[in-house]
Amino acid sequence: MASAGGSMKEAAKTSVRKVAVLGGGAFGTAMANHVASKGILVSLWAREDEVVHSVNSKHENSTFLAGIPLSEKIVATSSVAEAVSEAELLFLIIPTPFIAKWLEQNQTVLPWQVPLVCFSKGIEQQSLRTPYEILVDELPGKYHAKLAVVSGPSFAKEIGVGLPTSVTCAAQDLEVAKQVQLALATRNFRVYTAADVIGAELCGALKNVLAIACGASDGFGFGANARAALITRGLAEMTRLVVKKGGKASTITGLAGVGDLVLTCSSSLSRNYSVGQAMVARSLPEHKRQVTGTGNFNQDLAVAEGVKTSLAVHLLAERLGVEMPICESVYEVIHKGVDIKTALRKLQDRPLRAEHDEYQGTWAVRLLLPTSQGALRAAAPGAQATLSCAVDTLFRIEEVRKTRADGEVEGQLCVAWALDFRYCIDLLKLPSWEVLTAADRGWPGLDEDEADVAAVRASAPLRSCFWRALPCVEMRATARRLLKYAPLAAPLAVPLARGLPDTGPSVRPREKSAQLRSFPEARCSTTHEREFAYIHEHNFDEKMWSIAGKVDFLGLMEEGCYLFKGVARDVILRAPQIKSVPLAASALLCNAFEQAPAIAEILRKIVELPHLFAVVMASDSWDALAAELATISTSAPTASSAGAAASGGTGETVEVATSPTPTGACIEPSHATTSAEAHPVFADRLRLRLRALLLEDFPRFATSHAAIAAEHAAGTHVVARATLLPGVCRQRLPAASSKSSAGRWTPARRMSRQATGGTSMMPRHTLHMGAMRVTTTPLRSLVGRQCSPFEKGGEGQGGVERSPNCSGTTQPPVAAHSLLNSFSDGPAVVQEHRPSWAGVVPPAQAQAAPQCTFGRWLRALTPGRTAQGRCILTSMLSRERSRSPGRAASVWSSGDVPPLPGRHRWVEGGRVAVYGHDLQNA
Ligand SMILES: NC(=O)C1=CN([C@@H]2O[C@H](COP(=O)(O)OP(=O)(O)OC[C@H]3O[C@@H](n4cnc5c(N)ncnc54)[C@H](O)[C@@H]3O)[C@@H](O)[C@H]2O)C=CC1
Ligand SMILES: O=C(CO)COP(=O)(O)O
Repeated sequence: MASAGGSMKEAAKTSVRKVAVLGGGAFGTAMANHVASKGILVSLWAREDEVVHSVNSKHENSTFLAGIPLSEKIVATSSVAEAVSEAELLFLIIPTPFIAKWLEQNQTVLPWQVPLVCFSKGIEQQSLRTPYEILVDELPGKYHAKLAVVSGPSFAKEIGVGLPTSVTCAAQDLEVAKQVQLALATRNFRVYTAADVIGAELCGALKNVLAIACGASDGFGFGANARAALITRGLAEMTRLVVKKGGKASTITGLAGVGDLVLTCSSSLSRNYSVGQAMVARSLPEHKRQVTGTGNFNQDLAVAEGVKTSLAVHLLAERLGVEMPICESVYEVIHKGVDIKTALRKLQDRPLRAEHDEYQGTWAVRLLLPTSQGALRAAAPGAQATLSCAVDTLFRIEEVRKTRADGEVEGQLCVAWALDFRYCIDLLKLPSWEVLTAADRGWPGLDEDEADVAAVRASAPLRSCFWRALPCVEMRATARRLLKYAPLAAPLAVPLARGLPDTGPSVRPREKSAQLRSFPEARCSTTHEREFAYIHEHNFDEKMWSIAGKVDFLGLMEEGCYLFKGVARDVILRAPQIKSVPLAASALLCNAFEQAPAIAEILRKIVELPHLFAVVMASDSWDALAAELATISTSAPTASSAGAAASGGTGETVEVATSPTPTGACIEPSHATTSAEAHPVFADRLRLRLRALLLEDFPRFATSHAAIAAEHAAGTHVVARATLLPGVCRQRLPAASSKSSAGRWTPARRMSRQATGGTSMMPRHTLHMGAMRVTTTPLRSLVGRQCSPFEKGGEGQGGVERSPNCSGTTQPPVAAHSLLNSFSDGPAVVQEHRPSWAGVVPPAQAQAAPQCTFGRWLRALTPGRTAQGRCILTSMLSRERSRSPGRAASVWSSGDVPPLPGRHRWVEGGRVAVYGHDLQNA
């Protein structure tokens, strides 16, 4: 038995008697041998009969791990059912591209009560899923609690002969990770536990791509300096993607990150590194021949996961707007047939930059400009396009200047990306701003007379578009989507998306306005606090809104904190011209992050602006927002008068007044429109998915919004399909009580009503708001129906109709409130917590949060089909609380980690995890 024997002390800690290793390749065999070295019985499933035969007869896997003697405790089999029978741990070790198919074929025999640990390192080409994501997507919810991954520097050959190795086991449930740790650990095989599953997996996948680059560099004899640089800058790429996908930066410095990267990038034991070397050895024509057509690399090398993963990383980076030049080079060489030396040289020739992404805007600008410039040009040949961007917390004006000087930006159109108006103003302050503003017919009125403005408006479909909300790294992806799905809210992109050349009146230079000239230089800041301190210091609002008032379109995609901090809010509340905002180009997406009063205030204003549509995705403050809205709807005359006007001022008015206004409604982005899996209370998930919506469901959202816009364009009547989020649904009150706040629903009352069936919830309802008619549908009426309320319906526009695949049954809601009560009395403050938004909720706020948001989770997890999820959540939370009483626990759905392809399905059992993060450290 060649594998290192662990100390008896370690081995005694595990009670595991049998492990099933599913995959008889090199690594599966090595791990089988290692586990067997602990005296554990191993059943090794291998696909190839010759492997089964070789292992059982010769105790050697002469196909994949030749020359290494195997333990007699390993029994190979070609039957998965046999392998997993009585196994207490399942190790899945097959290359990533085959996992989904394998699961499809073998799921029925896989036990769900035991941990399933995946050792594969890659990203699926089509779906861009990591192995864990594949498992979550492909396996029913009952399996999810016991999933884990193992990653880290671990060459099969070295493990096979018992050389010292350390790896990380990451699992959402620490207990599972610990179980795996004990089963694997020996003196020569250290296993650490971790919670960052996605981070560990992405590191494992990315290092393979980077290893190809290093192999190539070494193949060329570029030397140790170059390899060290590739590793280090590769690490930076890894970090960006991992963080972007919701992983932790700390994972990068761990075994799964730097550990495996260094190993794989510097040893010819690595298949991926060897692929890089081999590519150099081949002549260019030969290499090109191999990648021609399908883009498939030599099949012999297919198990070098980096080959296929490089394509997935290319797509993922593009989708997420993450800069990954080294991985991109590998992709170009392998899948595009680019000359390898040229690709490596190109890396060297990239513009100089700061080493760290301290100033995100710097590289985001640089990144965005050439890429999107190309996209713009491709979309609209003949149109000169200027894409200017002001990104995230920093706007590095010099970058734009530099790029412009480089001749990369020229022409007539300007898309201003802005965190807020400060940045737009900065754009205008460019020395050559005439080019920008002349092109920017969407900002009429800055220096023009009204006739000019009217002419521009009449002739051009373009409008200014202030987009904000996405961190800079997402900008590129957003740019693509805006171009593609322009009808939603990127009017500037519309003609481009349609492939039309620039239209509208000819441009003419304009003077800078004195107002703009006098605006102080922007300062660099790295935190929101500083940024907003700056804004306030300069009384920015005053200057800003006077400009904002001139715009036609105000498209604000906010991430809550910004909204709260006032910029967008003030624009909406104070800019009188916004009243004329055309619906087609109006959308307010805001995530009311604990800012119920601010959001409610905005909504109150929007009530007066019938054309401004709001998509509100409140999160933690939803109940509070509902209460605020109740105040508004009972006191604001606008909603009721609009209703009165439409209904003749009779009883109907009452309903209008007591219901949320259209602005309180949520335009369903229909991400579940066609899915029979749509959960009745999907809106809860929706709220948690702002980012997902923006990044992934944009097409569908754009579609529904575009439909609204089209109807608007066709006539004056606008029909919106809207629904009320549960938190906003309120009782249908009699006229008298609706006028007073006494009739307002408290969260507790609402909860108990839901628990008893909620029959008194507001019915489907049509509101007339000026030219807009909004049909609202309370979600409660949909509970138990496994369809989206936006399934295509025959009940008139905006109506709700069962889809053929709806059961149509209405289950009584379970008593969610009793579960809620069991958690709302303790010291723990339960917060929905998005890993990617860590820090948005200051600890103080989190600790002081008056209401427990867990109730919504329970609602999201009920009824019926998600009972499993509720149990998981319940037990996890209990454990967390007993483990660290008094600390805040954060609760989040792994489905919220952006972006998990295919996760729109409400997976049975819910992908719910409770982490013991102290929000102080979040
Ligand atoms: N070899 C190593 O040192 C390490 C490998 N890994 C990862 O483990 C995974 C498996 O790699 P190895 O064991 O090295 O593979 P391998 O290259 O030694 O063998 C290929 C494996 O793929 C299987 N396979 C081929 N076509 C298949 C199909 N259509 N369906 C199902 N299985 C199929 C073969 O049966 C064989 O088990 C990969 O994701 C790899 O990145 C992780 C750490 C170390
Ligand atoms: O993942 C590995 C080591 O940790 C194996 O790398 P290769 O697949 O490149 O051989």
